[in-house]
Amino acid sequence: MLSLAQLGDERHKPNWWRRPSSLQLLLALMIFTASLYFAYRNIEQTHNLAALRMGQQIHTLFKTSEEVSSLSRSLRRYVLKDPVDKTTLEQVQLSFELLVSRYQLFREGEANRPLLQNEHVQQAVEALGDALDAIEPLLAGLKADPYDKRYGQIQGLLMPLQEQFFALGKEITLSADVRSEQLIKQYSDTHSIWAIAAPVISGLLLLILFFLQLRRSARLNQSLRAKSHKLAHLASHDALTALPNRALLSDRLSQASRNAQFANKGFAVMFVDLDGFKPINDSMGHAFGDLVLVEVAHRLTQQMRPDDTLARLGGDEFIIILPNLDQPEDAVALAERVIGTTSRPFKIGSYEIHITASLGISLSGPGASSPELLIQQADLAMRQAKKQGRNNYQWYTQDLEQKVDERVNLRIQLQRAIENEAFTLNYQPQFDRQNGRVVGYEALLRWQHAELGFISPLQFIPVAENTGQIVPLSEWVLKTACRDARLLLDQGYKGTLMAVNISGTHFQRSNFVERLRVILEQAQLPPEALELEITESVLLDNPDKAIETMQALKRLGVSLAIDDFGTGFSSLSYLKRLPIDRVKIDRSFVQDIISDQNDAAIAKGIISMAHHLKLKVIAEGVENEAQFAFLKKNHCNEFQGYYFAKPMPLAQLEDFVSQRQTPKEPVEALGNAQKIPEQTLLLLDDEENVLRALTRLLRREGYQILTASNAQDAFALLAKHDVQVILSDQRMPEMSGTEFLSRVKELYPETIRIILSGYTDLKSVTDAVNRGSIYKFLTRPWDDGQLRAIIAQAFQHHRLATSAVDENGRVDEGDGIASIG
Ligand SMILES: Nc1nc2c(ncn2[C@@H]2O[C@@H]3COP(=O)(O)O[C@H]4[C@@H](O)[C@H](n5cnc6c(=O)[nH]c(N)nc65)O[C@@H]4COP(=O)(O)O[C@H]3[C@H]2O)c(=O)[nH]1
Repeated sequence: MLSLAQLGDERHKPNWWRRPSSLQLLLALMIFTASLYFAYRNIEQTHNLAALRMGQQIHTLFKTSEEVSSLSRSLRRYVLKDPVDKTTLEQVQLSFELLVSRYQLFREGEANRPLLQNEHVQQAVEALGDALDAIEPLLAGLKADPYDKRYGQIQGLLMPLQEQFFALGKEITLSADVRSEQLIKQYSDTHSIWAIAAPVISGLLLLILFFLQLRRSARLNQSLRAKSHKLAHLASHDALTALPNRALLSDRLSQASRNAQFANKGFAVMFVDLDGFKPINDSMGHAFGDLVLVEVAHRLTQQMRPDDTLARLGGDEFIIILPNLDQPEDAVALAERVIGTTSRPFKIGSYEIHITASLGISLSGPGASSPELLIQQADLAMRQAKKQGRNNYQWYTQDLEQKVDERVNLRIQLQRAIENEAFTLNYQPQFDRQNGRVVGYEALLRWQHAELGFISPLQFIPVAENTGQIVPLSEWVLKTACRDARLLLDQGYKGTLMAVNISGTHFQRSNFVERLRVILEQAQLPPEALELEITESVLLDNPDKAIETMQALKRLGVSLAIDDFGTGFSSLSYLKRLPIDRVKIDRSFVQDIISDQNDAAIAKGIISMAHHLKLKVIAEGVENEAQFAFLKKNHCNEFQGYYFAKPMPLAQLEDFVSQRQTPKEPVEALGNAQKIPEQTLLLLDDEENVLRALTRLLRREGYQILTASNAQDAFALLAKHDVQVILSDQRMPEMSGTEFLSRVKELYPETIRIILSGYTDLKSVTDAVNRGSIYKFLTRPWDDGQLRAIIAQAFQHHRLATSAVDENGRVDEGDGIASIG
């Protein structure tokens, strides 16, 4: 792909040799015309020179003939003693000398050399030489007497010479004429060819040049247009997904706002943020993350209506504008489609990944709505959607705005409180399963604001984490908790751990371990007395670095616990690499542990996995005996919760620990001290008189009989007691008997479950039987004897089944036969 910079370079690169300008074209034309002109002049001058040379030669020949004739005339005048034209012998001698000079010119002169190439001329010149040699002595003795025979001899020599040279002159003149005619003809032919060819060729050349020029400018224009189009696209679109970017989005928003005002219709802005994208990007690499984003963009585009705009803000954030909205429900429909399409698995290469989306929606008001404000509001709503558990959408409300204001205010108050050290610490004891002793205390921050009253850490810790205020705050907690732990040690409470919550931001500080070492030293607290509770979130950004820090902490000697276990991404592969000592089951799983089979399964899974990794498990938020009993039954090692003790100030903790060092209630009494009869029967019916009647009927059978008038109580009894047989009414207000027994089957699969119903809902009965949830189905009114027998049979069945589990390692689920009493 072409970058903006590259495009700029391309545009400004001087590429003149490939793209001639008009000036170059003109220059080429001038050079071409000039060369044509010079060629023409050259031919003409050569022709002139040749003509000149030819003229000179003809002149020499005629001149020689003339000089021979002149000698002959002066000889005649001398011998005839011409009275008009008196001629002396000296004058004759002079004419003779002239002729001699001419002869020498023939012989030695450069100009005559071409003439001598003519054979006839050569012969004539030789004859001249011979004649001159013969004449010279004759001339010396010549008398002015026409009868001097020397006169006759000289004239006899001269006459043929004169004719010979004259004839030669004529011959050369003739041949020169022919030659010059030929030359003129040749020249004029060439000239006329050139006269036509030159303009034609130059015209053609010009045309070609012009055509090339045109083609190049057309190409240049085309490529410039394409590049400027590309530039405009790049400036307004996201390079990765090709969706409109922030700049174009702002344009479209303004347009939507104008249209809305004009058409008197509303429009919505939707802020889409992917859930769980960051870990994918971090663990699989950015190139992989980019592929996911491209696929998300593609899927979202498919959900858009023709007028909608989908833009990418950056990262995993997208904005959707829904113009001309008839009703807010239209936005809801799209939001649901976006959530639906995003939650489908993404197949990228050989990987299948799962992500979801959280959406915030804001609606334009009746008047003009500022586009930026709408985005901010949608963003706020999106954050709310994240808080609500992700994978959902939220509308922007005034309420949310108020919450934001409150957060800003909280941040200011928090800063003042940090500066004034306006916090205190409460400590919540933790108990051991075996002996009920206090094994540790969790330090919990308390902020009693002078005007705002008590502010929960659940409110201010997230704000402090966002603003970075958590670091000084967390250091204060560490210092105070270490100081108080030292005090407790000094008072003789040994073998207990001070557990301090450490936020991810603080933990990830590069000097965290060093600072902790200093704090421990200052407090003179042995590192073994301190435990740091960290959450799985510290592993998210850089797991290797986090593990390195944990190892450094272990080398320092402090203990490590994973807090809120099960709520994060709980990567088992990491868990086994972590140098930790304890796993804390989150309160959210404990809350419904006795009745929610999923929570129960998670808690049991955590305990079993931790034990395999030789880690201790502590359950937090234990609020009642049933939860405690359930967890205890499932081998949880330690407990913390209101059921045992609430968080308390240090002074109160000292009293509490001193009393609890010899534990009695609740741990001991609930645990080992309780004698559980072998056969326990649980009766569940919302009618008290039925419960009483059944109790009366069965009390002599030797069973421990537990009764509950609602499902919740029944679950609590099941958690606390070892129940083998359950007899439940079918028709109850909050939950049907078959539903209740189905849940019991998941929680306590080894129990034998019987329904006693006043009516027959065949479908629910057959379903329950088929799922293996019930052992027998009895109808009312019952037959006393038969009921007793069936209960006895159920206990016997349980015994057989549990012994089968012991031997074969699995549970016998009952025969599934429904018997109507
Ligand atoms: N409903 C119920 N609640 C119980 C029960 N037993 C204990 N709790 C509460 O559960 C929270 C346990 O702490 P957490 O899970 O670490 O959760 C803590 C922890 O994440 C954070 N936090 C508290 N103090 C600090 C601190 O010093 N530093 C950091 N970073 N976080 C802290 O604030 C959260 C809430 O603290 P708290 O309000 O003190 O709430 C405490 C405690 O008072 C119970 O049986 N039922």
